Amino acid sequence: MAFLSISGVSKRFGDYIALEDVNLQIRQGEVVALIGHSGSGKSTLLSLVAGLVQPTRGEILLEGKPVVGPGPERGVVFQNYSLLPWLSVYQNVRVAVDSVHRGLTDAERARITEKFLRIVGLWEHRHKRPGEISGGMKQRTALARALAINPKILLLDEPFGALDALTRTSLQDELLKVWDSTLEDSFLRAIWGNARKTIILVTHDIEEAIYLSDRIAVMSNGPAATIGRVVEVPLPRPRNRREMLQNPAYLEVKEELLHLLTVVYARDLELSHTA
Ligand SMILES: Nc1ncnc2c1ncn2[C@@H]1O[C@H](COP(=O)(O)OP(=O)(O)OP(=O)(O)O)[C@@H](O)[C@H]1O
Repeated sequence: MAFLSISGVSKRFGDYIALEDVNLQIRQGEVVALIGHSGSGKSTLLSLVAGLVQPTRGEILLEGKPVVGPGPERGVVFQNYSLLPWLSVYQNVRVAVDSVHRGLTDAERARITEKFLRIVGLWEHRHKRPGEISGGMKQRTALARALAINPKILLLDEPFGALDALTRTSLQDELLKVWDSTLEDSFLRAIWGNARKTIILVTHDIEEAIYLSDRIAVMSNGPAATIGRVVEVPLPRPRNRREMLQNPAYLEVKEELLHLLTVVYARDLELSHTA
């Protein structure tokens, strides 16, 4: 049985068919990237798995159970960050930690909150409110919150999109560490165990998709978009960015993805100008 099973899923908004017959089976511990042109339904698919919207047809099962709404076993980072504006950065993470880790002591919950705020580099800014921080910092707060609740599956919609290149690469590496449960923190290892997380991530960055993922699902263009092709990433883990860039397998996967995006699922941008 797949850990996450998306079967025959379609989504309509009024008369507009955003997604049509999407099928994808994901194993526990797998990292899957969704790529595709703007409007191809990537965020919609992630929202369906998050339980924020319901499919018009088809079924989504997580560990065999239908997804009918949001739940703490799914950590989400969406593009609007959904931070509570009246709470500090610290409190935004802490409130989520408190609501999920009820069996832990106050000190343990404080420790988890601090751990993840440090991972995303926001410990120094923990007293600020969302209105007082940049878009990239909001994104990092949302990521800290999603990681700190120890979800079984992480659903990340362009989680590094608003970040500068250096922060972006360092957070990609932190995400891989959390995914691999190679946290050097023995306290977290003791309470969370060693199970690898399952991650679905939307990105527009092909290098990021290859670096992070086991498989990359390429969406066709809408209306009635679907997963057009799933590309395997045959690179060993743990991955090293510099080595990856010189690995012929990386170049092959990159060529295939570029071909899919620019030829097979090309956008007819010129046509709209000449019509
Ligand atoms: N709530 C909604 N009501 C009506 N249409 C919607 C709604 N949400 C999404 N859509 C439409 O569904 C299609 C897919 O949108 P979606 O945001 O999932 O695409 P995307 O691939 O994530 O795009 P981008 O890369 O630009 O973020 C678009 O045509 C969009 O206008």
